[in-house]
Order: sequence, then C-alpha cells, then structure tokens
Amino acid sequence: MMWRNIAGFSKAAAAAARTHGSRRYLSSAIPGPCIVHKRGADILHDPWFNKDTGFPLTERDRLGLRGLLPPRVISFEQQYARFIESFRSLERNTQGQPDNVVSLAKWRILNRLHDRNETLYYRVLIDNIKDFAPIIYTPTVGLVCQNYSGLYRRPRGMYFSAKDKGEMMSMIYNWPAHQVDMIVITDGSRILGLGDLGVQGIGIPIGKLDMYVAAAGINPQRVLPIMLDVGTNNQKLLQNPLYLGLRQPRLEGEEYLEIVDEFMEAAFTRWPKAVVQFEDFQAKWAFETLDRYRKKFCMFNDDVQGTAGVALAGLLGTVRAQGRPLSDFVNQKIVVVGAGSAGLGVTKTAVQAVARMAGISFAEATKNFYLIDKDGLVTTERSKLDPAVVPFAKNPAEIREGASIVEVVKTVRPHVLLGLSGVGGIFNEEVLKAMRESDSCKPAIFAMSNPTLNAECTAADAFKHAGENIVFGSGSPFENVQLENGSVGHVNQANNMYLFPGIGLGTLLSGARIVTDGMLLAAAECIRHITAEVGAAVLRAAVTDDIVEGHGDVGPRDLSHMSKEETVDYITRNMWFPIYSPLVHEK
Ligand SMILES: NC(=O)C1=CN([C@@H]2O[C@H](COP(=O)(O)OP(=O)(O)OC[C@H]3O[C@@H](n4cnc5c(N)ncnc54)[C@H](O)[C@@H]3O)[C@@H](O)[C@H]2O)C=CC1
Ligand SMILES: CC(=O)C(=O)O
Ligand SMILES: [Mg+2]
Repeated sequence: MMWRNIAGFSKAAAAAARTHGSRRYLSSAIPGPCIVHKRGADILHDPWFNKDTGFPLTERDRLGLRGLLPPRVISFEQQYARFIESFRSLERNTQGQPDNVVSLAKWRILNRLHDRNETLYYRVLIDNIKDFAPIIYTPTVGLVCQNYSGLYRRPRGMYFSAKDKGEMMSMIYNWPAHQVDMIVITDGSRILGLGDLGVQGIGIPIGKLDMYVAAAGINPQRVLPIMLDVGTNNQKLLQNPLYLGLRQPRLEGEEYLEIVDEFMEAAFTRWPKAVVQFEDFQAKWAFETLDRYRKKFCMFNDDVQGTAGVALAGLLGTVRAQGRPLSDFVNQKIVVVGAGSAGLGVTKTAVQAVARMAGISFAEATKNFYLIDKDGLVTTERSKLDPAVVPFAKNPAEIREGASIVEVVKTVRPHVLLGLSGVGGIFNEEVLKAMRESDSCKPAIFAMSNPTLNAECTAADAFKHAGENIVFGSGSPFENVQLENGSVGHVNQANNMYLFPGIGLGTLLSGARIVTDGMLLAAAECIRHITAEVGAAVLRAAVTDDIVEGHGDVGPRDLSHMSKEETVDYITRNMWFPIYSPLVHEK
C-alpha cells in the first residue's frame, strides 16, 4: 500500500536532494555560502546559523566566535552521532515508564535541538523520520498541545490575537525572515480529535511545518507557523492560571472573520508568493474560510482537501489489494463515520471520483455512500439538515434515520468502513465482527482519527475481530500485527502527511496564484511516489490550469516547457537539505 513506507519515502527525498541537488546542497561538494548579518554570541543563539562546536577555526575568527566555544572542532557527523547516542540513552533510561512520560521526554530532547541548531535537528529528523515522526507529529504532538502552556520555553512562529485587530499589517513585519514560502495557520479550535485547545494548538503548525522541511525539503528559514488566537471555549484552559492564550470565549460570526481577513491581507501583502495551509479549524470555519479565500489567495485546507486526497488514494489502493481493476471502485459500498471537515471532504472527493469513472452525475454517484455522524445515519428525514451533508443524506426507506454504525454495517455489508469521527473505540467488537459479513473478499477498515487514543479502533482489534484478510489503515501509527495464521497484518498509515508536503511544494515552485481542484487531484493520484513526484504532479497541473507565475529565476514559460522528468528534477533541486554552509558576515 502506498501509505506504508515513511522511512523510504523521506530517505528517498533526502537522497534525491543529495544526488540531484543544486550545488548549494550537494553533500559531496563544497556548499555555497550563507549570508549572516550577525556576529559573535548572537550567531550561537540563532538556531538558523548555529553550528555549536562545529564552527571551523577560520569561521570562528571571521565571525568573532573565538573563545566563545571549547577549542576542539567537532564534525557534523560526530555531533550527529552524539545526539543519537543521547537519544538512545534516554530511551534506555526511561524504559518501563508510562508512555506519556517517555513520549514527552523524547519530544523535549528533540525540541531542545530544534531550538539550538536547526541544521543538525533537520538532518537527524530526515534520517530517522520513521522513529521521530510519531514524536514531532501525531500522536505525541497531541500530548504536547494538551500540555503546551506548561512545556513552553521559547516562542516559535507568530501569534496573532483578537487583541491585535488593526495592528496585523505592521506586526507581520516583526518576523525576522525576509522571505516566507509556507505558512501553516490554526485557530486551535479542533486540534486532532482533542477538541478546542486554544493557543496551545500552535504545536500543530509547528509539527506540520517540520514535515514540510523533512519530507518536502522546504527551507526552514522560510516557514512560518501561525496561531490565530480568537479565544477558547475550553473551560479547563480558561481556568488554568498558566494558560498562555486570551482568556475569553471564542469570537464568532463577523468578528471572527474580520480577524482572519486581516491576517490573510497582512501575510499576502508582505509575502505575495506564500502558500497558506489552514489546519485544524472547526468544521464550520474550515468550510467558510476555504470558500472565502480559495479563489483569492494561494491557500488550501489540509483537513478537508489533504485528507480527501490521501483517503482517495487509500480507497483506490484497496481495490487494487482486492485484485480487482480500478474501475471496480465505482461498485464499492463505503460507510464514512464522521461528517465533519475531514469526513465530508473525503466523501465529496470519493463521490466525484466515482462520478468521473462511471460517467454518471454526482447525485447518482452518492448511491453507494453512507454518512454517519454523532446522531447516526444521515437521512433526508433529519430535521435541520446541514446543507453540506444534504447531497449524501439517504432515503430513510433504505435504512432508518439515525441508524447506529453496527446497524448500517449489518444492513449495507460495506466494502469499506472509514472513521473520521475523532471518537476513540467506536469501531467496537460488535461493529468489527459485523464487517466479517462484508460483501468484499478483503474489506477495508480505516480508523483515521488522531491521536492514537482517538482512533476508531486499534490495528490489533481490527485484525482480531474483523478477520485476518482485511486492509487496515490508521491516522496515527500502529505496529504491524502478528496474525494467528503466521502472517503479518500490515498497518498502513492513512494520514494527510503523505500529501500536504507535496501539495505545498508543487504549488510554491509553480508560483500558482491559487490551488485548484486539478492540482489536488494530481497529488492524490500519485501519492505513492515520493514528495518530489507529488510536487511535480501538482506543478504540471498548475501549468495545465494556466495559473503559473514562476518562482525566482524560473519564469512561467520555462515551467510550461519542462518535461515531466525535468519538473521532478527542478523540484528536487529546489529542496533544502541540511548541511553546514560557510557563514559570510555582511553588515
Ligand atoms: N488521518 C488524517 O489524515 C486525518 C484525520 N483527521 C481526524 O479526523 C477526526 C475528525 O476531524 P474533523 O472532521 O475535522 O472533526 P469535526 O469535528 O469537524 O467532525 C467530527 C464528526 O464526527 C461526528 N461524530 C462525533 N461523535 C460521533 C459518534 N459517536 N459517532 C459517529 N460520528 C460522530 C460528528 O458529528 C462530526 O460530524 C479528528 O480526530 C482528526 O484527527 C482529520 C484530518 C486528517
Ligand atoms: C492529520 C490531521 O491533519 C488531523 O488529524 O487533523
Ligand atoms: Mg489536521
């Protein structure tokens, strides 16, 4: 399955950066210089430029560092080995301690390196992405957000609050980098499946952007995590004296939109070529802001659009795993549990794919889809039906309004049961056993909610109760399962992290004005390739949509004349790779 191999995925990208990389990042050649406007201790305290004990003696002289460091110069490789050894030693010393304690200890050691020396941090991350993604991303990032006010030591990213109304245009110039390529923004209102975490949600943009650097080779000096603090409705946080955000209920309606509008205007005024990813907004604002900005700014919503792409890739992969032709996708019966930003995004995209493949209308293509929310199966009989779910509401004559998950599964005998509800364990034993009666010889169960405790079921339970022949995918990582028949039950990670880095990279390097449906579809169709390929597919789609404006020295004409291979090469050459560059001081 295409989601599985996170290690291969990222190492391939890094290797590509080394092999095909521009002179700047070719590890075997001398790296190009990096201009720095600071000297002395200021450099040591700046993680963008700091090399710790790795500054060569000549550089120590040139930059006023002589005497500020122990005399011996330690190579990058030695620093790397030293860090990995401290990490392994922490693993040994925390053996037997509760999982949360161990996870947070691992996060702290990585975060300290991130705060001190970004080059070393990202190299360590890229080379060990399989081990470290669960720490800087889901599931540990959820725990970090829950405890953020206590864990906070140093700022990262920018905070715009409701109190900054009217000031954002000037505030945006406080960010020290001249150029920003990728922005990930949240308002903290729906962090993973953990609900409203207010300002503490900043951990999510930070983790997502780490994935951009590690997987897509975006230069870390050009990324910007943003927290839009419009208050929180989380009473526990409001009562916590250490809470770092605004202590007021969330803004609503026009007041809320005015804050987001002001931020978007400010960000695109300073960096007109940036790409903005909306992340973990509660459903109503996820849809409203997507609708409001997608034609005006270069932005996308990862939960609605990124998740849709990754789920579609998984659904098509399931058909392949069943040994059937892709065209058989149109016959798959799919039950989606969760009708929020992610569930609706996935359902809409999958229905569109069926309509396209079968040459039928969107309405006709909804026939095999069943949408369940907190009130059960959604039918036309429901009072106050949300307009966004109307196209998927079933006729209650087929199954009753509000039918439970198990009732729907027993009646429909679906090929796929997909969870995006945020509710841990709702694919219980009864539901999973009902999937044994699926009409598919190889039914699929996707427990896509995050973090781990919010997954609809565990991998072990899915194989135990639903049968050893299932296809299993989860949003957060689970270990593969040893099956009684002696084989291994493979766990596929069904997470938008396989898609958003490529969407952002391709959009950025095409200089596209907006992110079109064609670009998102192209990303979904080639997800199993490395991010550079996803980025290239997104870029080519932007060329087809005739919206490219070029990037740096590469103009729209150059982009439109590139072959597919040349595009992959262009993308690869523009991926950042962590290596110490000689620092040149300029006043
Ligand atoms: N694997 C991945 O790549 C992604 C996973 N997610 C996960 O999906 C989950 C939901 O995210 P959103 O859609 O943005 O949240 P949301 O809050 O917009 O939607 C949640 C939906 O679940 C429904 N629901 C709640 N309790 C339920 C129950 N007991 N039975 C059935 N349905 C129930 C709600 O009615 C609502 O329709 C989160 O846990 C998030 O982490 C989200 C995006 C990407
Ligand atoms: C993966 C992701 O974006 C989420 O769980 O919200
Ligand atoms: Mg998300």
